[in-house]
Amino acid sequence: MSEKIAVLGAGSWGSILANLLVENGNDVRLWSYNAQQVEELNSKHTNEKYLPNFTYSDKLVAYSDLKEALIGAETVLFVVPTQAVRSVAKPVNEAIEELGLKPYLIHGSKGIEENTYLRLSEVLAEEIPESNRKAISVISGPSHAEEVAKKDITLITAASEDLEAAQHTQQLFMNDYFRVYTNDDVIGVEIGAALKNIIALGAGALNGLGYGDNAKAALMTRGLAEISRLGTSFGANPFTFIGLSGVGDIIVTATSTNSRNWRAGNELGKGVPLDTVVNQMGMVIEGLTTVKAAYELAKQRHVEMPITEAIYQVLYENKAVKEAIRNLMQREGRSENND
Ligand SMILES: NC(=O)C1=CN([C@@H]2O[C@H](COP(=O)(O)OP(=O)(O)OC[C@H]3O[C@@H](n4cnc5c(N)ncnc54)[C@H](OP(=O)(O)O)[C@@H]3O)[C@@H](O)[C@H]2O)C=CC1
Ligand SMILES: O=C(CO)COP(=O)(O)O
Repeated sequence: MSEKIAVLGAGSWGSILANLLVENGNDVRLWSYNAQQVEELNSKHTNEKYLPNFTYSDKLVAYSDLKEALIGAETVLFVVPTQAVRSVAKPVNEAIEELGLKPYLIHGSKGIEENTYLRLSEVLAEEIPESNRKAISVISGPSHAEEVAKKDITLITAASEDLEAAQHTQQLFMNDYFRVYTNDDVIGVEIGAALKNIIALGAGALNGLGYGDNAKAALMTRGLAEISRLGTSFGANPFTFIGLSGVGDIIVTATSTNSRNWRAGNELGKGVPLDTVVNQMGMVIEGLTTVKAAYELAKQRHVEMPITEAIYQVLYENKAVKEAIRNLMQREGRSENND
């Protein structure tokens, strides 16, 4: 299978996925709004800030002009940070209309839009009408760019309400080290993908505070329980949360030093102020915004999410972390069967 693909967003994830798609035999145009980064990718085949010490295929061409990047695209893959998806989708819609295209849309971002609390497939559907596109699919799962760059074994999910679109995505990405499953539960996959970043922040913080493995396992397990409560309130399939986009992604993000969310939590746990952590990271820490949306959604939908609430209060309401942990531990005793 060989296609013309536009990849939008040249951070660590967008750039390595673009490289993988080139290696799979596709004709890939990678777009970034940063002209300097485009110049570096095209002249040196590197992307030092986002994926240090990696050399990209010389067949991968980067563009800073969005319309040029979209010429001939049969598939458009969005991999910009969550809060940028809508602002990128608007000009994409105009360009694909002008160019007379009707591409498949895929996104690989993990978050909930601030203020609207929409999932990203919903944001794309709002900005790009069905008349201008084929079905939308979502890729998600335990997959750090740094390990994909090393061709380490990686398994992800391609979710779409349209099986043919999910299978199309599966075929585009599959290779010897990258295996893709289809899934029809877009809601569950997107909610799992977005909310695991909150748990990764919490797991990093526990590490920074000096807590041990029991505490981290407890956070991941009970975190997954509340993610699935919120997800099923929207109609997600509960089994999705024990799949790649649920428990799989929680394991990788909440235990790995590759995770920006985990690293941010770890620094916060050691007492580094939030703005310093964000500035030093220089890359997107999705959990910091998703926790606001999840906190509001939990309130709106009357879903109990005590861990999300505690992390929100520590980050944005100056609650002392030790007090937040004490409150969680002193909650009334529950049955694990009533989740
Ligand atoms: N990294 C990973 O391993 C994985 C990441 N993801 C998800 O993929 C998404 C992207 O992450 P990742 O690539 O890691 O992020 P990075 O922070 O590495 O890169 C983000 C890229 O998007 C650019 N960008 C920022 N704002 C805008 C905007 N408004 N319009 C256009 N481009 C913009 C950034 O440019 P600049 O910095 O110059 O502003 C940068 O090039 C996230 O949702 C993340 O959760 C999913 C799976 C794995
Ligand atoms: O989603 C990811 C891995 O599956 C990447 O996580 P971070 O954004 O925390 O680095």
